[in-house]
Amino acid sequence: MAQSRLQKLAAYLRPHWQQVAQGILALFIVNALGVYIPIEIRNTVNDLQEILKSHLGFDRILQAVVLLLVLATVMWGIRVGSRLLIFGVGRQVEFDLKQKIFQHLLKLEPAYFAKNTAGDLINRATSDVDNIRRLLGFAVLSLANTLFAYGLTLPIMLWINWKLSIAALAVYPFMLLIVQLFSDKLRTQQLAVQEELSNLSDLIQEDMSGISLIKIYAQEENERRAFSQLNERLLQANLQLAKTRTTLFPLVEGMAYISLLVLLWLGVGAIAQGSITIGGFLALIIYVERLVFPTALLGFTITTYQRGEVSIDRVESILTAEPKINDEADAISLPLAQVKGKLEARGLSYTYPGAKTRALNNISLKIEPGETVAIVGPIGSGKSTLANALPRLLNIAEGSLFLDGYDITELKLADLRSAIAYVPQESFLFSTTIKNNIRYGDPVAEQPIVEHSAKQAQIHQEILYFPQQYETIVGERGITLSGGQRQRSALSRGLLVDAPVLILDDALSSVDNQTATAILSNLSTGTERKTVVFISHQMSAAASCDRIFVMDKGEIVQSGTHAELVQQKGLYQSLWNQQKLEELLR
Ligand SMILES: Nc1ncnc2c1ncn2[C@@H]1O[C@H](COP(=O)(O)OP(=O)(O)OP(=O)(O)O)[C@@H](O)[C@H]1O
Repeated sequence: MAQSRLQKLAAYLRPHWQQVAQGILALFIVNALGVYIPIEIRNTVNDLQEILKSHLGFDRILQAVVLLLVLATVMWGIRVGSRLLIFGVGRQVEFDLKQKIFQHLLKLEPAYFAKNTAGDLINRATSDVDNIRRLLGFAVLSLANTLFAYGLTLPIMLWINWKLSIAALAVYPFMLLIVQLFSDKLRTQQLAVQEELSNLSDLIQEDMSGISLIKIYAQEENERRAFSQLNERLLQANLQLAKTRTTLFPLVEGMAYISLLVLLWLGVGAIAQGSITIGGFLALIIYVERLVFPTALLGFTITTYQRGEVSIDRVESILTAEPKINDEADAISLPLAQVKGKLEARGLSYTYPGAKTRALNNISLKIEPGETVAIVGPIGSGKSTLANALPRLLNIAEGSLFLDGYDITELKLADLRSAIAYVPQESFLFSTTIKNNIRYGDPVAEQPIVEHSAKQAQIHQEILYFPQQYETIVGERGITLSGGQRQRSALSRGLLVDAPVLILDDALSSVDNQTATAILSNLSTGTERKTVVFISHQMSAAASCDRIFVMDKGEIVQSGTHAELVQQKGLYQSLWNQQKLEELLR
């Protein structure tokens, strides 16, 4: 797993390898200069001793000071450049990952979004991607830095005085060991923080969507309490993490000072014995100091890696989620112009993942092109499930549903879905103009086409009363439409794409019976008739359809025209009588 995470990181970096290589080269130059500067200081200090003894001129010192200034400035400039390059790669990877996640989410079926909450997905696409960005920028920078710092500095230190160097650096492996000891704890604590953050995002998202419900049921206090509990858990998780980190970092720092003390203590004796010059000793102090940062950085990289590891897994779990509904390699193409609109189910069954009973049980039916059929039945009888199965929003078995004689699991998904306009129970509107909402399926549709479908859905007149008519923004950032207006806007959207098959899943429930019947009869007149599947509890509108299928407990229990069904003893008759009675009592 660890290796595969590293492979993942390498894969994220691959497209930007040139920038990574330039950054690493710059770091190499910085480190080479960092090794050369103390040598120059050593020589200068040793020269200074000679100069002081012989009272010679200070020109040599002046030259060295100017040289050191120039070198330090160049080193600073290149260091800034290397950071910009390497941190820039982190930003690029962040951009790539966000693109990939969004593209992949679009490929996944609705069932995936029922399993994974929006808050959690948003969190993965933002804070987890952010962790990976930090990990990459930081890890590349610090690994290269540590490698070059040790690779170039250590040989010189050993050359100056190997005994002193080893004694001074003896503490450094313990520094890494301590970081290692803390790393597991840091990892679980980081995971806990991320989970608490997801829970909190979920609650905010849900409460903001259901704000009216909270107010109607006067549940503000309960929601406030639930939020404060989750927030408290997040705080505790963050505090635990901070505690571990704040214990670790001073420990690392303290060990660096121990190393310096060891060097000072042993160094004085070495100078007295003459085994090292003052210049050499000074250079060693600078080198030991120089190695504190890369060593500590390596320690921090380990912890950043722990944090990033969790995030890599969380992001990868989205990217590796296999879309369950997609095109087969040899998917059949069915151009829109050729679609007649004949629908057929042959022994169609469907069980929701985790459910004990079938939502659809051995359904067989045939709907001819241009027919308007109604599907009625009690609550939970499987009507919406059937509606969702037709455009393959559910993962149904092959050989059970057919469009124009083609098994829909063998058709190209894009072709199947452009042949079927589906208006779902929940009429979702985007926060944009009413015009853009209506032409969502064909964003370049001209105004007359938009108006035509609005007229068919009987919403045109009302839109003319909106503040900016068709340009009025609706939804979260605009005006609020009534339930009936939302439904008819969603219906215009379904009608605009002019698909040969139209499925209305309780899509006119907020529209009165008369208007619903008028809309339906408008759809079933004209030369190019659509196949309409009208799922509804509105019995009088359903009665106007060519044929009616009656569903109960996932099965089709009756079918025929209204005139036939209303005569038969059975579910249809009782549903019809029940509604008539309700109308009388109203
Ligand atoms: N996502 C789901 N996961 C599990 N079970 C589900 C899911 N959606 C629906 N069901 C179950 O499948 C059965 C059929 O539901 P469906 O929504 O198709 O009924 P319906 O006839 O459209 O009901 P209504 O008239 O209330 O819209 C019900 O028992 C329902 O609880």
